[in-house]
Amino acid sequence: MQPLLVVAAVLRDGDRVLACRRAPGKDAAGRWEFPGGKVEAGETPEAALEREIAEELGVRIHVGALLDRTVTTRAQGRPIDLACYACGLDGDVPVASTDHDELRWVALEHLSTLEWAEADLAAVAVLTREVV
Ligand SMILES: Nc1nc2c([nH]c(=O)n2[C@H]2C[C@H](O)[C@@H](COP(=O)(O)OP(=O)(O)OP(=O)(O)O)O2)c(=O)[nH]1
Repeated sequence: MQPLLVVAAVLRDGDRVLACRRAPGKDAAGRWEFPGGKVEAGETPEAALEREIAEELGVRIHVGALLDRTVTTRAQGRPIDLACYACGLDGDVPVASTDHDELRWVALEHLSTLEWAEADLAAVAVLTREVV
């Protein structure tokens, strides 16, 4: 099965990163993830990520380096090809999301205590490695 192409933003504030909890009713509700979404046909990953963050969090970002890209197979549904990018805020700090019921700035050393969506675990491991 062709993987679902998903891009996500790792937004940093010093040693903290923005984690978002998927809202009730969503796929993987209650799990934490980096904000983002599916890449549409004809879009670059960077353009998709800027668009998703504007739609979801209502803020503008710039997309930097690719931190991790991992394909995760799931018991149900298509595998997820998740690419996580280091991103910077271009203005306002996000305070609410259309897809999440909580936004939390989490210190790198505490990242692994959250219940992450399975596809995000590889990126979390990359980030956590910075502090061990
Ligand atoms: N955005 C995002 N989605 C993730 C992550 N990890 C992960 O497994 N996913 C899954 C959840 C969804 O099945 C899929 C992305 O869907 P989405 O709901 O965020 O994307 P979207 O806004 O384009 O889609 P939609 O709600 O309009 O259907 O990838 C992650 O870190 N960020």
